[in-house]
Amino acid sequence: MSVVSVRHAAVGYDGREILHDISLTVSAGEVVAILGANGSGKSTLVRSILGLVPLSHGRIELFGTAQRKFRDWARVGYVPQRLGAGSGVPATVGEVVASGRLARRGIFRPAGAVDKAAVQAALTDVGLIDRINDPVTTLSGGQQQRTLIARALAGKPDLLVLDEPTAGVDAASQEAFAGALGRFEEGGGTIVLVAHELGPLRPLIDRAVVVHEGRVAHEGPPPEPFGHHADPGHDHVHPHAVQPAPGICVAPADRITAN
Ligand SMILES: Nc1ncnc2c1ncn2[C@@H]1O[C@H](COP(=O)(O)OP(=O)(O)OP(=O)(O)O)[C@@H](O)[C@H]1O
Repeated sequence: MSVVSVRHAAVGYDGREILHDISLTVSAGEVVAILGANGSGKSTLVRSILGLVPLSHGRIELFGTAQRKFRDWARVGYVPQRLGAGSGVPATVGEVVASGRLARRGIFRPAGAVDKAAVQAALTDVGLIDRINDPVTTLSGGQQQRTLIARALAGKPDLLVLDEPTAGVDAASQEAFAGALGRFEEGGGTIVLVAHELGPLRPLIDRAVVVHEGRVAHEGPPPEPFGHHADPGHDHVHPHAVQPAPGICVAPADRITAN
């Protein structure tokens, strides 16, 4: 059964179409990376999968159910690019992660032993259990990202959707991130991941989907590092490293910035 099915989807903002005729299927247990240049429509695609932006054409199914009828959102975990700016009293790391349990337990039932255990397991998984009582604002950017993945994992989702989760994140946090995602995958989880650089996440990726100017320009194995990108000291992969299929132009803007 497909976990995500996007069929001939079009999405626009203010009447301007951004995604054109996108079709994409993600099967249970797959890890799919969505790659592409800035502004190509990657985030819009994941937001549409999450139901955060409406389609102007086409349809999306989640776990075999039409998205408009889908109610089981606890099965979907979302990791945004950044923790939003805090307001007033900063939440602790434990509180942020506990918020990932709300869809499971409902807001009117106090957290129970199962919820607390899930929070502790998720924080242990990302290597932050010793920071559970610290204000989240005292963590580094990479540790805050790990807190966000712990929040998503605490909800025990079947599908994780991540929007550039490791952009600008330190190497140790990227490794911790990759470890947690690998264990999630081993447990049967499905992952859709927007990325600009794959870095340590690369070995996890089953399939890369390159979005270019709002269309799927290429689909296949994740791009191999090549040229000086393959040097031992160069540990990340750019989306422009994808070998374009004949006649398909992949992320020309990225090629310009390549060095
Ligand atoms: N809320 C919005 N309202 C209007 N236009 C938007 C909105 N969000 C995105 N866009 C536009 O849609 C296009 C695609 O943006 P999107 O964020 O999906 O690209 P992206 O590939 O994720 O880029 P990046 O790698 O920079 O995050 C861009 O031209 C952007 O300006």
